[in-house]
Amino acid sequence: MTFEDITYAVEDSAAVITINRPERYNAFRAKTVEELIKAFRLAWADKQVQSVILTGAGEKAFCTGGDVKQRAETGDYGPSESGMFEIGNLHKLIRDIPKPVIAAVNGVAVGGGHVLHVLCDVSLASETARFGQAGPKVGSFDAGFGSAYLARVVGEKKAREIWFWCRMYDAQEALGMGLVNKVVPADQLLKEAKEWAAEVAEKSPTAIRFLKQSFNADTDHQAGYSNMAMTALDLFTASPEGLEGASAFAEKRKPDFNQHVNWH
Ligand SMILES: CC(C)(COP(=O)(O)OP(=O)(O)OC[C@H]1O[C@@H](n2cnc3c(N)ncnc32)[C@H](O)[C@@H]1OP(=O)(O)O)[C@@H](O)C(=O)NCCC(=O)NCCSC(=O)CCC(=O)c1ccccc1C(=O)O
Repeated sequence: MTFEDITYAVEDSAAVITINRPERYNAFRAKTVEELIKAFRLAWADKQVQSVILTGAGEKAFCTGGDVKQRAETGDYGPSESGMFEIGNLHKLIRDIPKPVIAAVNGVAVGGGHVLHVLCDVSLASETARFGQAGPKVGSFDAGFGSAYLARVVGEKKAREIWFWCRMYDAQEALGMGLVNKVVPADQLLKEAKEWAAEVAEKSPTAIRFLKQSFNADTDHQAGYSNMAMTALDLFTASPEGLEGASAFAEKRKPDFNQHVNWH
């Protein structure tokens, strides 16, 4: 299978999936998400693969979420084979694949890109990684797993701080709040991720499959919120308030949301 926005490689027991749009700080468009779904399904089906490593190309970014420039240009996330923008299905797939998913966070993880690492089973971070949500700054939000599951990971107070204030946190702060499992020097990150992959490959795949499904069962109801959240996001991103956020980012200016709010 050939990909344009990602790369896929199987190395020993691990599938390494790399988001490969460094010129856009690895932001995803509809095609990127479609390719990620195909790659995760390949990894699921491959008996050699015992775990998946998700990372970003280059040293700057892991993933910066939805491609805000694309959204400013066309009002959507661009074309895909299916004609759909399937970010909700990608979230479910990262949870449902019965193999550990290891995020190797090599740079900025923000917005929908932050959500991706939060949904991975474990997150390893380079010392240069930065973390945050940016939706309320750029006319977007993830009111599904992006908010509810984040609160399970870092607690309600911190999750609300992260989403409402849209601050960025460094790798040590992320470690302190339980957002990542380990911080390593940037040039050691992939090696570290492969060591975690090799170590988990020695364990019983069936035990891990049951355990992952068991951990998930407690929060699977959040998939319902996720469905609603994606419908809401479709409406919001096409609204004057949502478009103001994307335009302001593309034009490198401060957004002025208040002129567009018409509810009390
Ligand atoms: C990532 C930054 C903090 C990096 O800042 P800095 O180091 O100062 O570099 P910059 O000069 O700003 O950026 C370098 C270069 O990359 C381009 N770029 C960065 N991010 C994006 C992006 N997301 N889309 C397109 N292009 C991007 C940037 O324009 C620069 O290009 P130049 O040509 O050199 O000018 C900072 O860049 C930043 O804050 N980026 C925006 C991040 C962002 O807002 N992401 C989307 C947030 S949406 C959200 O928070 C929740 C929504 C969500 O989770 C979701 C759920 C379901 C579907 C979709 C989404 C979704 O993410 O929208």
